[in-house]
Amino acid sequence: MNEQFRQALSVIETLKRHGHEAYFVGGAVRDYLLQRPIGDIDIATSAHPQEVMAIFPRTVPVGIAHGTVMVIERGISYEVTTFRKEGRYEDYRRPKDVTFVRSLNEDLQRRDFTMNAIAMNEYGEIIDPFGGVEALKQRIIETVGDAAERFNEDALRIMRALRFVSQLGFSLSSKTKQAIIQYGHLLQHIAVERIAVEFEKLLLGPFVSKAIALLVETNLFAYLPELATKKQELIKLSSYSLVPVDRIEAWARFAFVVHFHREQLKNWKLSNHLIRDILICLKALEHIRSLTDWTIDALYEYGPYIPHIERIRAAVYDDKPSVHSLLKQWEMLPIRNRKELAINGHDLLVLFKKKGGPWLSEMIENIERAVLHRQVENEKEKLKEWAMCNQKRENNC
Ligand SMILES: Nc1ccn([C@@H]2O[C@H](COP(=O)(O)OP(=O)(O)OP(=O)(O)O)[C@@H](O)[C@H]2O)c(=O)n1
Ligand SMILES: [Mg+2]
Repeated sequence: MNEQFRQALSVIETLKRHGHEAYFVGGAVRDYLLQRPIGDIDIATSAHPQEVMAIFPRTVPVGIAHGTVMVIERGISYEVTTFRKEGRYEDYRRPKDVTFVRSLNEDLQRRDFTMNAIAMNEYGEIIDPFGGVEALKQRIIETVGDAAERFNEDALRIMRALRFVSQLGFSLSSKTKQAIIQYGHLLQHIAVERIAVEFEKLLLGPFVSKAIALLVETNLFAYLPELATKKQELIKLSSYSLVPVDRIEAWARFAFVVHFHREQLKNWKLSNHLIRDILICLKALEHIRSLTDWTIDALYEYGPYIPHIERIRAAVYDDKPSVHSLLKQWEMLPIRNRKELAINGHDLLVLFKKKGGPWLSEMIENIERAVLHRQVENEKEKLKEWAMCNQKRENNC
């Protein structure tokens, strides 16, 4: 057992002391067995939510209806979920109500994939009734029991299967793949926001090319927002080998290859902030195709985005990225942004004894360009002099 689990042991031990069963479950156990870094630790217990809340001093009822209580111990939060089987499913989304059960087995049985249906007790012993460990060994993603049932319970699991392909490089079992082909259309009932969360993880996985190829092979793309007509573009995307380093790069590369603009990104319900970042990269990629297109103006305009843009450019045009040298060139520019100008709007208002207006922003822009292209030094007195000359439109000053 590793340190993270050891820290979480007190939660399990406390539950047991109160006469309940409790186990580590879900992604943390899977990733631990794969020797990957583990994320949040989930705990499954026979205790009902009210009982969990009565036992621990610090809890947050994050999803009582689904049996989930967050327990905070020594500053770390754990999701503690009561053993349950899912209740009635409506519209292929997660159930509105759940039935609590008292056995671990029944709880594991309602989970999506065998590799996610493994439990671990406080001694580090593995409870694996559905062959999850073997699936991990074989690197296979396989639903627990009937695939059709699992996907009808929550169609988001279809997207989860593909994001696990991207994160782990595993293959789909043929049974699971067939069910994905057959039930892919159920994705239409799932909230775009939930799909986007999984899709982003897919875009960021080391095996993203494999996952995108599967998205095409299983025809799933046809049920994703704005992608129904983008088969060829997705095939192209699956041919690039580069793995994006962050979400901006992941989405920007995707958007560039499938020709998404603001409207399509909005329909994926991405945050305005993320959309802004993506659009900056897309704007740059429209005209920066080779290394020589990185002019001084381009370096200045896109500065903080240089790594994203350059890596995408290199991937798309089959070139070597020059991130390091471009960043160096950017750092060597006389200024990196307008705030670094040695003169500001107020200085100019005083200098020209005029009221503000369009002339002012035009003047600042001219000064900015002149400094950037080293026509004048970024020094207050010199800039004042230059501004006076510029205003008189004398070319020889
Ligand atoms: N639609 C879903 C979502 C989750 N689960 C179950 O709930 C666990 C925890 O879910 P979640 O944290 O969303 O996914 P993880 O598998 O833990 O993946 P990650 O490491 O990315 O959190 C999963 O392992 C799986 O057993 C499920 O059966 N069906
Ligand atoms: Mg998890």
